[in-house]
Amino acid sequence: MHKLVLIRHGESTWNLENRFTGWTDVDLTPTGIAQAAAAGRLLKEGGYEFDVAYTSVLTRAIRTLHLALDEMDRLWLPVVKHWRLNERHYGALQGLNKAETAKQYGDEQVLVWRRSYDTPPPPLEPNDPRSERGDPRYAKLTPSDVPLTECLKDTVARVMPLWNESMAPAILAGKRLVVSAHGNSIRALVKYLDNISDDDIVGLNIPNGIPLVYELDASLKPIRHYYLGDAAAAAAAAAAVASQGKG
Ligand SMILES: O=C(O)[C@@H](CO)OP(=O)(O)O
Repeated sequence: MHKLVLIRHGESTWNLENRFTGWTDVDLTPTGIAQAAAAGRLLKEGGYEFDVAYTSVLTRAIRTLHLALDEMDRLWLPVVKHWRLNERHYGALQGLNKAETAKQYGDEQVLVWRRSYDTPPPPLEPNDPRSERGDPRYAKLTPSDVPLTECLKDTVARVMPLWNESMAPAILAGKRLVVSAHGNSIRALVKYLDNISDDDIVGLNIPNGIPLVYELDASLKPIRHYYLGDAAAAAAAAAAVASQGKG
């Protein structure tokens, strides 16, 4: 049996301000820092050991990983940082307040933009100052790999090559992985692992900073999954994420 641990980053400044974030590179709040350290403590108390860590190229996920590994005295672990684990790109919504957007366009429309499988938010213009196409961390990508918007289906499509070519082979080779990523890149992985339907994925929300453990069989099919720590608190935190898009 293999164990895979997924952690959504701790609360970010734009989570606190309830803004659509996507590929915008915001940092953790003091609460987010505490959540990340608490995640590390839960993993340490649970006796979890890892051989390699994966994260995105966004500061909030990288810092969450470092804070958690620091609690575990495992800052020395090898880390793979990859853009394919970045948050889903939120297009022209990046920077807007979620509740204000829901007041303007309606809760239903915002739910579609936030959670539908295949309807992307309106795209950024390529020359929009918010576009990440000029960001040096993406300089080696072809410009079309730097999205102007994404639906979850697009995020699944860009996460899966990393899973298939790097993460899954590492797990099959016996490596224990911890992944520090984002609400929607984790939803993409979970959708694939649990084979969740396009309709049911709308209801899945990932709380900040709580380790989500997947037990996988020899062919990487999930046996079961659970949040570490207080299950009721994890469920309440996921429900709070769901209601962030209400006007
Ligand atoms: O803004 C975002 O990028 C994500 C994660 O914070 O939000 P949502 O839960 O609305 O997909």
